[in-house]
Amino acid sequence: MSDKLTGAAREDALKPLLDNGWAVAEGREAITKSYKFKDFVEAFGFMTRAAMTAEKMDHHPEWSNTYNGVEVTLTSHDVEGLSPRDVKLAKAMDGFAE
Ligand SMILES: C[C@H](O)[C@H](O)[C@H]1CNC2=NC(N)=NC(=O)C2=N1
Repeated sequence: MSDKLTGAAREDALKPLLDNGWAVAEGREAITKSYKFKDFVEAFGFMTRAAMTAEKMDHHPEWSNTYNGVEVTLTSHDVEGLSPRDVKLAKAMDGFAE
């Protein structure tokens, strides 16, 4: 069964993320966030922790890093949209960035 988020469930799930710096991507079913850290070591530490969680979840981000910045896009390829896995990974990433 598809776990694609739609309708009110999608709105409810996204609300806390949109209040915390995430945005719905332009023209695609995805969420994005730009993180800024003190320096490259902090940024890469964040990516390392997020990568371990992503691998455990078998749910992987699209991302890029430039010095102290990390640009993240989350989507669920298997449902061609957003799923609770994106929400879970987004919240974990926000926790690692604190
Ligand atoms: C075979 C493997 O489980 C799948 O390809 C996983 C891997 N990581 C994934 N990551 C994301 N973001 N979406 C997926 O649908 C997905 N599928």
